[in-house]
Amino acid sequence: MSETGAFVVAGRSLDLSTGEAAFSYRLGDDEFTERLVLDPVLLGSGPAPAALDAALDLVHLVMGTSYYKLAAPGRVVVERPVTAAQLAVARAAYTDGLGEFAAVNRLPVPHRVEFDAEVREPGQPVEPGGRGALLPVGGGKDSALALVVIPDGTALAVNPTGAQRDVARAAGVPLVEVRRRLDPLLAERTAQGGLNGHVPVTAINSAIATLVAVLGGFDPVVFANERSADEETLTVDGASVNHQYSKSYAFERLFTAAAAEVGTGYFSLTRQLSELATVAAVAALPLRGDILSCNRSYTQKHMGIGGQAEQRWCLHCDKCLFTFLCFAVFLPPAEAEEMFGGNPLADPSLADGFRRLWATEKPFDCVGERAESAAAMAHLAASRSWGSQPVVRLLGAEAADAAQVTDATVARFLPPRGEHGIPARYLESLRRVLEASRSAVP
Ligand SMILES: CC(=O)N[C@H]1[C@@H](OP(=O)(O)OP(=O)(O)OC[C@H]2O[C@@H](n3ccc(=O)[nH]c3=O)[C@H](O)[C@@H]2O)O[C@H](CO)[C@@H](O)[C@@H]1O[C@H](C)C(=O)N[C@@H](C)C(=O)N[C@@H](CCC(=O)O)C(=O)O
Ligand SMILES: Nc1ncnc2c1ncn2[C@@H]1O[C@H](COP(=O)(O)OP(=O)(O)OP(=O)(O)O)[C@@H](O)[C@H]1O
Repeated sequence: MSETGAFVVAGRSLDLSTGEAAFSYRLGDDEFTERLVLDPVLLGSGPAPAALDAALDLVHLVMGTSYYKLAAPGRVVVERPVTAAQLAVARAAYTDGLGEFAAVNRLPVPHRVEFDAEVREPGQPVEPGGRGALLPVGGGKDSALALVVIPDGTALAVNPTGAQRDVARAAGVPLVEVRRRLDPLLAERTAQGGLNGHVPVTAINSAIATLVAVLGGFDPVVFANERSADEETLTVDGASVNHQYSKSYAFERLFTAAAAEVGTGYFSLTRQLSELATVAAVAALPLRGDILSCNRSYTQKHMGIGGQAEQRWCLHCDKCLFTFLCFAVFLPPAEAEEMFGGNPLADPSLADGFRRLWATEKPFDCVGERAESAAAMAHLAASRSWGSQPVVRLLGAEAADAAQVTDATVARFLPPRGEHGIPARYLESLRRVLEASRSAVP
């Protein structure tokens, strides 16, 4: 394997006495090492070495996207042998997972990457752990719903903030924490002109979750990635670019195969739900006051060292506007305003931001399907409680006219539909929670 001009996935280590894992990469003359600091509660058990190796390999492969993107050389050399399932995950993470990055940097889309890697057979099947479900939480509405549906699970926060701790505490679910330490050289090289852009962070969180599952004996790993994560953000020369690719069902299927080799199940509990269906359920829960979906409040700049900054809805970013719009469908203005600490539908200067939610080029953020955003706005325009709000008056008619909206109610977005990998018993628990919240549906 020639390393010239390639990104190299090099060495890695895990110290089970300190809980520190290190993952190294080479790009040109630079060497980068990203570190994980694992919760002490995960240390002390003796996981099957083959499963631990496979989980570390998965983390190592997908975490490399952050460093690869500095130059995006189109070739990746992997020093350790990998299984075909791991290689498929890595290919997806570096190609479609870096689709937004490629589009933003005006690189050819789709981004093509050649892998030099020795493919090995998977190890012997590994017995799943017996400590129940591991529920990665982002602090927002989707994973909050998962905590309610699976209350005997254990939550996982990667780079925990107050929002994730609050939501786990409010749900009464124990929380395991993992810290990621990006190599400081990454920021230095970015500042010096290295390429920058979005990385498939759900792929990274998924790999970290399988490592935690192996160490802690958890099974399955349950994400909360919604159906709208399958909708492309925009199309470039006929190719789809999806900000949320690593939350998509296509990626989930690839990752499920790799997680099985590690001895853990992996699926998304909310795969069949629209954002409106999730919000319909969460709006009816006391937990709604503890969630925070605003991505701006999760940046390292915002949180600072120690991650102690106060987090709140910024009420200006795409995700805040989208989330407020969905909750407005199920809450009267006073309750929505109390939950969010403000009302962006009262501010006409935000009309363009709302309109972008159903535009051909959606924002690069975690927002729902175009059709559900347009339907939600049209629904508000027809409602007595929200119809007179300035933004609703400006946009109601055009939302109803938007090509995708044939029915101005939100009802058609509420039933679960589409492919999924949810085992029957979890599907049944989800159905019960959704039914219990039905009274909140307008
Ligand atoms: C919090 C956030 O949304 N950050 C995005 C933002 O980055 P920003 O520079 O404003 O702040 P930081 O996140 O603190 O990043 C600082 C620099 O570090 C680089 N970096 C960060 C994390 C990482 O894993 N690798 C990295 O190389 C980053 O590029 C900065 O230079 O803009 C970035 C560029 O578009 C985004 O990539 C940042 O997104 C984070 C990786 C992130 O965690 N975002 C999630 C909140 C997010 O987007 N979730 C999606 C899931 C989509 C997916 O799975 O791909 C969602 O909500 O749907
Ligand atoms: N920092 C994190 N640590 C662990 N898991 C995470 C983290 N961020 C996101 N996740 C997982 O990835 C999924 C997708 O992230 P996303 O931000 O869309 O969801 P969320 O925070 O649950 O809801 P919202 O869309 O309202 O922000 C989450 O549902 C959760 O399972």
